[in-house]
Amino acid sequence: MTISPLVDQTIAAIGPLDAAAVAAAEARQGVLTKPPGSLGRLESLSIQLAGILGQPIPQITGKAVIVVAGDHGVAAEGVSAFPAEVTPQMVFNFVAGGAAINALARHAGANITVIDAGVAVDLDPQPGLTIAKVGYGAANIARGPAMSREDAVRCLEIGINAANEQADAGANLIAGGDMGIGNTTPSAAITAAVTGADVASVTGRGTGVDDAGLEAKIATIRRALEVNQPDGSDGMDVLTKVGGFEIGVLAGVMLGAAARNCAVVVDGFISGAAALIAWRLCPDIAQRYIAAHRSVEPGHNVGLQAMGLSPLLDMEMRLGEGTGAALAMPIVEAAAKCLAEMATFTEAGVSDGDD
Ligand SMILES: O=C(O)c1ccc[n+]([C@@H]2O[C@H](COP(=O)([O-])O)[C@@H](O)[C@H]2O)c1
Ligand SMILES: Cc1cc2nc[nH]c2cc1C
Repeated sequence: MTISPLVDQTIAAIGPLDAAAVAAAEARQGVLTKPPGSLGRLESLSIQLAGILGQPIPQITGKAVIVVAGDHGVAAEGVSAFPAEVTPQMVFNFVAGGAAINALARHAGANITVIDAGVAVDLDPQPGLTIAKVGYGAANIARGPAMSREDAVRCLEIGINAANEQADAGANLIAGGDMGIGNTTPSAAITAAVTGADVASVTGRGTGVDDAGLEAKIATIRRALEVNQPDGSDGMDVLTKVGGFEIGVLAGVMLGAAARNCAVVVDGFISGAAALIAWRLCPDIAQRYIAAHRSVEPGHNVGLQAMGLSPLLDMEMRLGEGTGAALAMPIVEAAAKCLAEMATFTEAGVSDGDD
């Protein structure tokens, strides 16, 4: 399959985890001063990190959250509890530092960048905001494809370049975050298309639609799948037909980060949908995903399970922006620090177990 030279090279650079680093980390976990396995998921996380970073004792050198915004023509079908003008308004909130992701990224010590991938209005250029508009909102997926194939390629390339910039600046723990009124609708369509799950089982209330709104949203998503007939085994086809600009850029961020041997922290439902697209383009990428949390959106867990991922946290969150990912970053870092900083039984003079 050929997408574009940059996308093809990026996908080709994503291979299986570093087996020697995994084996070394596993062996070290076995001799640290604790009953074997007692640090639970911190242990498996540290071993996964070793494999991803290619380091027997992995070290997090920098954390980054790339927040990507885009609008959705399907919002005109009344699928959201909020109006589309919230998308640009929140972009300015991100740049000003006042959104939840700003607070949580500061807490995690993560660098934030904000990208306009497809907000429906022109945004004033300003420091801290990258304008990389692929279009003025994705087209209404209930009536036809979200975007052209060229747009989908452009989305992936923007994301890959953004991840490369963060990796160049020293980050090796990278998350995407999303902002886009209406984007739980394409995310549900993507999740249904890729996993084969029924639309009703992957559709939630998003920002908070009522019962009637939820029924109408399910009908809209069914229509989008009927009209577009996406091939769920083909990530490009899914992105083009029922995706969105920020979702495509997020898929690119994940591919770009994985290709640089960075760990990819997957946020909520929209990031999960982007992760499914990247996974269809490159099945090996799933080993480099760390699922941060389980969103309230029911489709999130369906997508994570399809990729064999189990989320670290369940905080009953459904915000997006990368908030769940930022919240999980200190836990991921803690896993690496336990492996690096704990003494072994021999070093500490602590008696070993029987075997
Ligand atoms: O990340 C999640 O799990 C999540 C779940 C529900 C809603 N959101 C956010 O809410 C917006 C989409 O909701 P909606 O109802 O407009 O489709 C969008 O900006 C997302 O970032 C995010
Ligand atoms: C206020 C607001 C903030 C958000 N952040 C991500 N999605 C959002 C949706 C709304 C409505």
